[in-house]
Amino acid sequence: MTVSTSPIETGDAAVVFDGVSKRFAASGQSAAFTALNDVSLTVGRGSITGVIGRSGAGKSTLIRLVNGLEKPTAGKVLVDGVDVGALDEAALRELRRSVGMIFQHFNLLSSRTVFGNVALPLEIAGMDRRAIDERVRPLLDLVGLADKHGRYPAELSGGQKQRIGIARALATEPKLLLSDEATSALDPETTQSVLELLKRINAELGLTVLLITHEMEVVKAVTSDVAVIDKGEIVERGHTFDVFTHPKHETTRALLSGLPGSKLPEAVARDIRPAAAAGDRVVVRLTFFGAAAERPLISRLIQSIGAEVNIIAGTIDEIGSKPYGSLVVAYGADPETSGKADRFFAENGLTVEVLGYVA
Ligand SMILES: Nc1ncnc2c1ncn2[C@@H]1O[C@H](COP(=O)(O)OP(=O)(O)OP(=O)(O)O)[C@@H](O)[C@H]1O
Repeated sequence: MTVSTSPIETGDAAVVFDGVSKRFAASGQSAAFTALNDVSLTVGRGSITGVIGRSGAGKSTLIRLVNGLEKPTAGKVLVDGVDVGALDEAALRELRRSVGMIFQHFNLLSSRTVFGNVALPLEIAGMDRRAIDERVRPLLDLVGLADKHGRYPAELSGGQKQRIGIARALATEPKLLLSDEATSALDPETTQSVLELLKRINAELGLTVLLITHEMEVVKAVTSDVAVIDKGEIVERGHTFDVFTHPKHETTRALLSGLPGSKLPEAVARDIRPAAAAGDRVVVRLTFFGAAAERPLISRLIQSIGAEVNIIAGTIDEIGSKPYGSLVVAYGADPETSGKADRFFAENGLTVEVLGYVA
């Protein structure tokens, strides 16, 4: 590879964003715009790392820096220690063979068969027919489309098209796979099956996956690590389980509140208020995991506070394959009852968030 500097040792990191900013210059009617501002982030080797943010937050710009489709205006992006911004065109072409990418709208060639689409990057790389055949067939097996090898994209479902996209991205045996909203055009069921495939590929091939999405469901289902991006800045990052169970930034909380099971029933959401009046009940969300999830919490809470507890909403779920539960309950907001409840929560290691008060 033609590089202007020697690779830098980045240890367990497959990708490092080091103080990266990206400013688009003014052109025509549009003013200059800072899409990314001083982003520092590492993507662990072998991890599935998610970057989540709202539309316009800078996700696509961030991922395009990794395969050199954009160049940073400040800072560096290192892939396996190589400074992508310093590569010339020939070196970039080589880098892109070791970095696969999948897209929201699949980007398949309609004039080529399933086999032809997956074979394309190998043909471009100058591989001979027999070697291409030997590489492509097991990939079609891996993504469950061996029987469709002679079909054209128009004859396939969205989920099948994305499976071809994945097989094509894997054809050059990359170490890193970039996923740009790869499930955003798919229905929820198909999304889950494509995400399962990504998880299997990550586990079986040891491939690092960096995915960008605006859906917390996607982050929850597959990632081990997550970063939250807002207006071009990383506002929170960590292991997915920790970020989901102890969100710190308001953007993270807002994104999490869209998850099914996180919403309050409408009647409660309508009547809830931020301050308590005499005789009110306090509404709290309890989050529990590990040993706490196995205990009969509510009956013990009722015993401890010696008062009624209403269950308002509840969900048991998995984040990155770890079970956790979330329960919204209400009980007397008077100091004595609340004090006993707070002691009970502390003794049992429960995370508590006060949502408000109801009559
Ligand atoms: N080539 C460009 N020139 C000028 N501005 C750009 C360019 N590309 C992106 N931007 C701006 O940078 C901001 C971030 O865009 P980006 O596409 O990275 O966001 P995103 O989080 O991926 O959003 P979406 O999910 O809607 O694609 C947007 O305000 C966009 O208008």
